[in-house]
Amino acid sequence: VSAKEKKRWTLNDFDIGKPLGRGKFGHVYLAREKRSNHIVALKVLFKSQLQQSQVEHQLRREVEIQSHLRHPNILRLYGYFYDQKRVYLILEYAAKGELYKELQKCKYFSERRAATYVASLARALIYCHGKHVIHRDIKPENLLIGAQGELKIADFGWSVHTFNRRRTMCGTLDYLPPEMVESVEHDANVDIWSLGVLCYEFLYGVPPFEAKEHSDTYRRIVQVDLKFPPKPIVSSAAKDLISQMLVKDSSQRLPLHKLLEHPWIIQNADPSG
Ligand SMILES: O=C(O)Cn1ncc2ncnc(NCCc3cnc(NC(=O)Nc4cccc(Cl)c4)s3)c21
Repeated sequence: VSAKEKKRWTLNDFDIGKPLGRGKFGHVYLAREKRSNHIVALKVLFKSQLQQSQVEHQLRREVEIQSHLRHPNILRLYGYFYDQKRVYLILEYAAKGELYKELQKCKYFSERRAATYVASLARALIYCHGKHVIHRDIKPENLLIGAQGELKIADFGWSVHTFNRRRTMCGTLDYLPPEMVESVEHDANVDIWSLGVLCYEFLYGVPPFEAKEHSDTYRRIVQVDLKFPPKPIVSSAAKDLISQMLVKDSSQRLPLHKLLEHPWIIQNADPSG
């Protein structure tokens, strides 16, 4: 890491702007670093809440993991600092905001938009897996959109090698692959499953195993109870790709580099991502 990034930041280094969103652990603000006029997003986390939820080690690991990741489809974490009560994450600003809000607005995406997003996520995950990092929490809430409409994976709060971690956070079960729901050893192929769930939700507007009760979602996941509704009309190439990703045996899931050669991706994804 270059010397300049070793700098000790303080809140005085920033002009704070409008709130961008609020998460479970704190708020995110638009901010400008005074010396460089560089626009960033500043996530403010309360130490008390981090201690209560015993996630400090997770946060430290996220900062450690993120400091080594550089990819156009991964939101940069430039650094962090803290004061008496709070921890501040200095993040790349994603000017077009949260993907899940865009998905809610459009209900579902066109095949071209969905394929473009899936291809850029696959490239980001190939990069992460090459660095032995599994994200483990690929879902619309963790995806942001950059100024040029490009997708950015954010919030590596769950990316580690630990297995058998129960989902203590209030996160949704929808994206969990069978091996995580059954909490057995898992590997980077968990991200292929979640990307398949995401591709389905981009095209249909709902995740594939959604059910009223957690127990029903759980059962539908472990049974891979995959159904394609008649509406909206989705190409058989898209269904073929999803069916090759949502496979119970993680070793049989379509590898990410093969995904990038799939006809549906070749025909629909915008190469610029
Ligand atoms: O999304 C919004 O609310 C609004 N928004 N809009 C634009 C925009 N541009 C950049 N960032 C935004 N939001 C922050 C995204 C994050 C990135 N990395 C994170 N990491 C994290 O929260 N880690 C973490 C927290 C608590 C405990 C633990 Cl263990 C880990 S959050 C933006």
